[in-house]
Amino acid sequence: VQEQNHAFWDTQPVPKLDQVIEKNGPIETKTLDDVRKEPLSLPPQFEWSTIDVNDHAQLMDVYTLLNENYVEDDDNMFRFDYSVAFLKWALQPPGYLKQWHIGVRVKDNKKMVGFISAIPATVVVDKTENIKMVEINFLCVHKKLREKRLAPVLIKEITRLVNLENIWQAAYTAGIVLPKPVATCRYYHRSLNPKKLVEVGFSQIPANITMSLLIKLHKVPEATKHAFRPLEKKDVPSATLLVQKYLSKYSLAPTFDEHEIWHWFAPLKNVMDCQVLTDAQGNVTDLFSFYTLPSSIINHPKHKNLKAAFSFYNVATSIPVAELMQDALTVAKNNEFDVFNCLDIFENNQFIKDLKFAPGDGNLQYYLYNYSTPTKKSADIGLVLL
Ligand SMILES: CCCCCCCCCCCCCC(=O)CSCCNC(=O)CCNC(=O)[C@H](O)C(C)(C)COP(=O)(O)OP(=O)(O)OC[C@H]1O[C@@H](n2cnc3c(N)ncnc32)[C@H](O)[C@@H]1OP(=O)(O)O
Ligand SMILES: CN(C)Cc1n[nH]c2ccc(-c3ccc(F)cc3OCCn3ccnc3)cc12
Repeated sequence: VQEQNHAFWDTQPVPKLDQVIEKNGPIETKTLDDVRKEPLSLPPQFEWSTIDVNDHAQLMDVYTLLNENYVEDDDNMFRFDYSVAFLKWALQPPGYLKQWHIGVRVKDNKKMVGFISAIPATVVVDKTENIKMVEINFLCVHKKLREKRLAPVLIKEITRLVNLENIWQAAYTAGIVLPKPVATCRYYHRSLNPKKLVEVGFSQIPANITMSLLIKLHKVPEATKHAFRPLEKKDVPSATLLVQKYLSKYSLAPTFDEHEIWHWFAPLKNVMDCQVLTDAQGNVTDLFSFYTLPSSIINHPKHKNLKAAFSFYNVATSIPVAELMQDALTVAKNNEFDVFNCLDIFENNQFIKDLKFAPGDGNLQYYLYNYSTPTKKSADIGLVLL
C-alpha cells in the first residue's frame, strides 16, 4: 500500500506508485489544440526568462544557481558543481531548442531563482518502440524558495513548451522516489585518491588498515594495457555502428546518429573523455567514455572540490569489459580524478567488484513521462543522463 500522496504527480500522466504495468504505451494522447499557448502563471514577484546559453552572462547565471543550489548528497557534504563548459555541452546537442532552457528570475533584480531544461532525444523502449522525446535535467529552485510548489510550475511550463513541438514523452532521473520508477539503480564509486576521499569524509578508512595500505590497495596501473587513443572525427562512422549495435540490446536506450555521436563523445577538456581501440581496417572495436562532474565540498577548510569521473557509454568487443574499464580507471587517475563513479546499469556488474568499486549511499531512479512500460532491472538500462 502506498500512503504517499503526490498532490502534483497524481495529476500527471505517470503510473501510480502501486500500479502494475503489463504493456507499453502512452498514458494520455493530446493534440496541439489541447496545449496552452501562453506561459503558466508564476507568483507575481517572478518572471520567466528563456536562457540563451550562447550569452556568457546568462550561462553564468545558470552555473551559479546550480553551483549554489543543485543536488547534494544525503549528508549535505557535497554538491554537484557542473562547469560552464559542461552545461553548454549538455544543453546544446544537435537539434536543441533554446526555448527549452527555462529560467525564473526575480522581476526587481533579475536574480535567477529557478531553472529547468529539455533536450531532444530518441529513446527506444523494450527494443521496439522508437520514441522522439526529451530528456529533462537541471531542475533547480533556489534554496530560499523551496517547498513553495515552484517545481510543479517549472515542470508544467517545460511540458507545455515541449508539447508545442509535438513531443509528448520525456525521460528523466532523480535520486528520490516519485510515481513511478522505470528502474531503480545503485551507484558505485572507485577511489582513485583514497587519501583525499578520507580527508574530506567521502569515504572512511576501514578498521585496522593503515592509510598507506589503503593507498596501495587502490593503486591502478600507470599505463593502459591496451593502445587506447582519444576518439577522432574519422572514427565517427564505425563508432556509431559499434555503439548503436551495443545499445540495441537494452530495454531503455537512446539512439545516436553520427552528429549525436560526435557531439556526445568528442573529447572536450574537463567535460568529456572518450578513448578507442581500432582494428587493422581502422574500425573502432572498443570504446570507453566518462564525463567530468566535480562536486563542491561544503565548508571544508582544506579541500574545495572533489574531481569525479562519471562512467558514460562503454563498449568492449575485442577485450573483456573489465580490461576496458581498468584502462579507463588508469586514464582517469592520470588526469587527476579523485573518484570514478558508475551505476549498476549496462553490464557494469561484471566489473564493479573486480575493479574495487564500493557501493554508494543511495539510488538513482529512472522515469518516463506519459509512457507506461513494465519495470526494468538495472542491467536492462542502457541510458545515461548527465
Ligand atoms: C512531454 C514533456 C514532459 C517534460 C516534463 C517531464 C517531467 C520532468 C520532471 C522533473 C525531472 C527533473 C530531473 C532533474 O532535473 C534531475 S533530479 C535533480 C533535481 N534537482 C535537485 O535535486 C536540486 C536541488 N533541489 C531543488 O532544487 C528542489 O528541491 C526541486 C526543484 C528539486 C524541488 O523543489 P522544492 O521546492 O523542493 O519542491 P516544490 O517546488 O514545493 O514542489 C514539490 C513537488 O515537486 C516534486 N519534486 C521534488 N523533486 C523533484 C524532482 N527531482 N523531479 C520531479 N519532481 C520533483 C515533489 O514530489 C512534489 O510533488 P508531489 O507533491 O506530487 O510529490
Ligand atoms: C543524473 N543527474 C540527473 C544528476 C542527479 N540528480 N540527482 C542525482 C542523485 C544521485 C546522482 C548520482 C549518480 C551517480 C553517482 F555515482 C553518484 C550520484 O550521486 C551521489 C550523491 N551525490 C549527489 C550529489 N553529490 C553526491 C546523480 C543525480
